[in-house]
Amino acid sequence: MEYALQTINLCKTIKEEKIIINCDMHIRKGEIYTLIGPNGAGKTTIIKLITNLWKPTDGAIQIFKQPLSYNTQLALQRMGVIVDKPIFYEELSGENNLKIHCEYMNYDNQRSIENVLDLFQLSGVAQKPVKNYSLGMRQRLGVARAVLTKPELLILDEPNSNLDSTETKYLWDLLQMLREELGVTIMITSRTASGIEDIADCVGIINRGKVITEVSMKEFREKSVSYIDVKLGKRQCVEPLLKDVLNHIDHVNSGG
Ligand SMILES: Nc1ncnc2c1ncn2[C@@H]1O[C@H](COP(=O)(O)OP(=O)(O)OP(=O)(O)O)[C@@H](O)[C@H]1O
Repeated sequence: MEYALQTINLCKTIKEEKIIINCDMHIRKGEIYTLIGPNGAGKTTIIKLITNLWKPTDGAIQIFKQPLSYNTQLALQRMGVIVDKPIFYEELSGENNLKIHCEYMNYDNQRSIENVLDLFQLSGVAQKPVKNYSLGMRQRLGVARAVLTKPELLILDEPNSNLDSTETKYLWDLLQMLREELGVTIMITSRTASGIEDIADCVGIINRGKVITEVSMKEFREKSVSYIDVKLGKRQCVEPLLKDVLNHIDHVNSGG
């Protein structure tokens, strides 16, 4: 199996608190993978580890079969990322923010800037300072910046937050187009299952720093999920906390 991204036994401890615990994640080349988990589950932390903002306490990350540590710069150049909420130079225009990103990534392509502004329906406000943008516009600019350099692996932390249902549908269509036409592999995070059914090929479920299971979207819809709670030492059904996340699952999976 060819993975665009794989984490092996990934762990992160901060001040003796285990934030990420033995996380094994497998994202196939060309798929759209959604990591679903409630508040504080560890989604953003995993993205920070994958994008080298934080170092793992233990375990490994492979990007297109190469350890992230082997040639980190090259691996990062192959990625487009939103970590947490996108941060911009507020006084600068949307277009200038994209230009600065191009310079930082050593990617000289004015045409690409115009394309993404157009694609994300920001051409009309491209010269306005970002401080005047609505939350939805900021979110779209964040995704536009992430796809600007034509990454092979797109990692988007809750990309539909602050978008209404029409904007979300538009974004999902764009992501699907990127996957289908350019073969981009996409990982997105979400706090809930609702809204991702239309886009995900595969779902990873994370809770309390542990990836409980990875299933295809089809399985996610059809099967229930249970997991072994290491602390309790027994099989648990999905927690009440995850109920809304897993609202497609209605009975306990006896296997595994
Ligand atoms: N810098 C930090 N120092 C200590 N603990 C942290 C730090 N950053 C995050 N955490 C803790 O790590 C855990 C996971 O946080 P993380 O932000 O990764 O969760 P999340 O799934 O992205 O949540 P959300 O959906 O709210 O963004 C939380 O318990 C959080 O309090």
